Amino acid sequence: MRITFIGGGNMATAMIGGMVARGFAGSEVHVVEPDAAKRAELQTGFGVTTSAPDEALPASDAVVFAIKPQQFRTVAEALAPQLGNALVVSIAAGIRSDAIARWSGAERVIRVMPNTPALVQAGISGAYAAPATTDADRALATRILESTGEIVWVEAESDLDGVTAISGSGPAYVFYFIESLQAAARAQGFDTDTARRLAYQTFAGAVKLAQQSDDDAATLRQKVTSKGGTTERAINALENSQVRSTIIAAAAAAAARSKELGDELGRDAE
Ligand SMILES: NC(=O)C1=CN([C@@H]2O[C@H](COP(=O)(O)OP(=O)(O)OC[C@H]3O[C@@H](n4cnc5c(N)ncnc54)[C@H](O)[C@@H]3O)[C@@H](O)[C@H]2O)C=CC1
Ligand SMILES: O=C(O)[C@@H]1CCC=N1
Repeated sequence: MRITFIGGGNMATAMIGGMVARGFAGSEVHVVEPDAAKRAELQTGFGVTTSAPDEALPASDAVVFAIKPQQFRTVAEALAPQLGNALVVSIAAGIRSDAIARWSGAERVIRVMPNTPALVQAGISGAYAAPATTDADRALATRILESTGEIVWVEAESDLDGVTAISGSGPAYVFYFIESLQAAARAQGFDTDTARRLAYQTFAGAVKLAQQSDDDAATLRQKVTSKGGTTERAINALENSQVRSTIIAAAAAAAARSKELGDELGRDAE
């Protein structure tokens, strides 16, 4: 088995970390990456093999494109003659399977939207399999993605825009909330370390409780909120500032950007 990543940046590193922790041998994973320092880190960190983009691609069962959407076409067209019969997997935001097939010359394409908690096997990926893929292709993609966390298969490719907006970009929203809670703790006079502990454990504890509880998030929130108490004041401040509708609008903006990337970058240049 060989899985070759094209691009060894943030998201590829997170996926490779999950894969190697969950049963892929380092020798089964190859990474093509122009940055020598990143290649060295991937080799020592995960025991994978690496090469620079101007070297020949090793024969691979699957080739995972983990480069920026803006680079996709140039890199895919350059690699097309070397892809052989490999399944092509893309994690690039927005770039649609028909464009991927056209540029890479591969018909069997699976598009995936992972997220960075993959590094600690706590990711969730949305995946779409183009019609030409086989059961074996989907099984291989499932094996890769299951080693990084959960998978949601979507029937309509356009649903990946929504997945991107919620779970692809979502860790950044969560980190933004944690940053804000830490800043609030600092504003209450706590030192950096205490502020961090208060914010992180509150977040971790609340998520664990929500995952293990039969109550939904709204009920759990109500259980914290005593009538006339402190939480009520805070939640009122959030509602008055329309934080809920802002979060919904933020995710809609991300989904629109995902669609726009596909529209902008998916066309073949004249
Ligand atoms: N970072 C994230 O949370 C997520 C990112 N993605 C998608 O993953 C893709 C990569 O994003 P990141 O890892 O965040 O970006 P990144 O910038 O960290 O990684 C891209 C890597 O590609 C390398 N590269 C540049 N030219 C290359 C070439 N010709 N051949 C091989 N590698 C080349 C760069 O040196 C860099 O290490 C994007 O398309 C993004 O939409 C998808 C889900 C989540
Ligand atoms: O921000 C981005 O475009 C990528 C896709 C999802 C997360 N990061």
